[in-house]
Amino acid sequence: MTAASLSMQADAQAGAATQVAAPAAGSRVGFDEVTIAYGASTIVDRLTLDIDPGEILALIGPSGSGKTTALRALAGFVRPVAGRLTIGDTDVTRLPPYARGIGMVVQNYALFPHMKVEENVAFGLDARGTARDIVRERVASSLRMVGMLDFMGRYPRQLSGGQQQRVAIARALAIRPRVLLLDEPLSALDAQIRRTMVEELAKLHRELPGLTVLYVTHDQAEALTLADRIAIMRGGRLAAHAPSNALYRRPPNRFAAEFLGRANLLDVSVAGHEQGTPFMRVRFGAGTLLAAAHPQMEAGAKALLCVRPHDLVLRRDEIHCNAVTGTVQAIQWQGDLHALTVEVGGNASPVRVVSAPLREPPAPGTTVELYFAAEDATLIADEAA
Ligand SMILES: Nc1ncnc2c1ncn2[C@@H]1O[C@H](COP(=O)(O)OP(=O)(O)OP(=O)(O)O)[C@@H](O)[C@H]1O
Repeated sequence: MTAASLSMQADAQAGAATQVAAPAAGSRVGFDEVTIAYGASTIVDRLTLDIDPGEILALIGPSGSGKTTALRALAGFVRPVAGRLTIGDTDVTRLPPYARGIGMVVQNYALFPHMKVEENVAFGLDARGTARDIVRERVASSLRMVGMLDFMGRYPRQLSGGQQQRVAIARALAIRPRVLLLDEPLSALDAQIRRTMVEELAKLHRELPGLTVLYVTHDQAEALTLADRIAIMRGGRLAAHAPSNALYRRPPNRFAAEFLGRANLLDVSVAGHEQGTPFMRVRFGAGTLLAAAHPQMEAGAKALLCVRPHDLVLRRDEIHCNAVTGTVQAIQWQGDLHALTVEVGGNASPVRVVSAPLREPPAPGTTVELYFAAEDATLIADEAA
């Protein structure tokens, strides 16, 4: 982090405590047709997105898709060229960072190296001239919340990465923000500490249920574990957004299906509704399959049938129902699972299967049937068609 952005963040922390123009009650966040440009390049293009009070919304998307830029606009470090940002009932688009009631944690800790842990956490409150006993109480309660109370007297250099990030979270919380912005807060940590921190963040949010959180991450597991809803950005636009489970189970488009989790996509055409069921019959190769019905699809439509690798069940006998036949290309044992790639006639790419460890794994070249339940298959409009 540069000195300039460190000091801007410090301003936000300090000023949020100063509450120059405190946002009205409520922690709903609104992006309303927000457009952000650097010079001639549009980086965020008419982003419209609400985050409910107390909700954790994860913003994911490929590198350069505009996630951090959107978050920085909400923090007040980037001014949109068009559109409106709101927190509660307040239009914050033109408010300075320190007046927005926001706490922020970024990837690389950004603690003040010359200050002890307690001074770092007290920073925003001190800048406001908060009474000493209140500062002491807030510093202690924030550090307790992240399990760092015993480290008050240390300097950041005397802490591990995970500990520093816990202190950064405590510092963001000490000012009692309405909204917490987390920009890849765990990405500098190793995998095991990350997993622990994800659990700790989930627990923290249970203790602070009114806090609205915007969480920018590259890590899908983090997003799926923590977020109530996930928004996917692509090229500065919103490609999809929905409750996490729904977005994973029923991706609305190919990009969402392939970006969030792994997806097998089969080229199919819709035969029609299966009477008296919530399913549709589709044609694939010479046979037919069943998938969850898509409300906007009609008979004859070209579509992609999306089924997740772990929803495919490997069979060696012919089962004649909702299965595709293929030839095992490769199989890998990964300890707690077997991963297979299976060549399925008529499909452009091989199908991936993830299975609990198999007692008798099929050798490459074996013919297998891949069964799936109709409710685990989602139809997606084929944009190329
Ligand atoms: N200060 C700046 N001046 C000019 N262009 C910028 C500036 N900051 C970001 N960009 C450009 O804006 C685009 C979006 O950047 P942003 O950091 O928002 O993406 P991101 O989705 O957060 O990516 P990543 O996942 O890699 O962090 C990128 O092409 C980036 O180069």
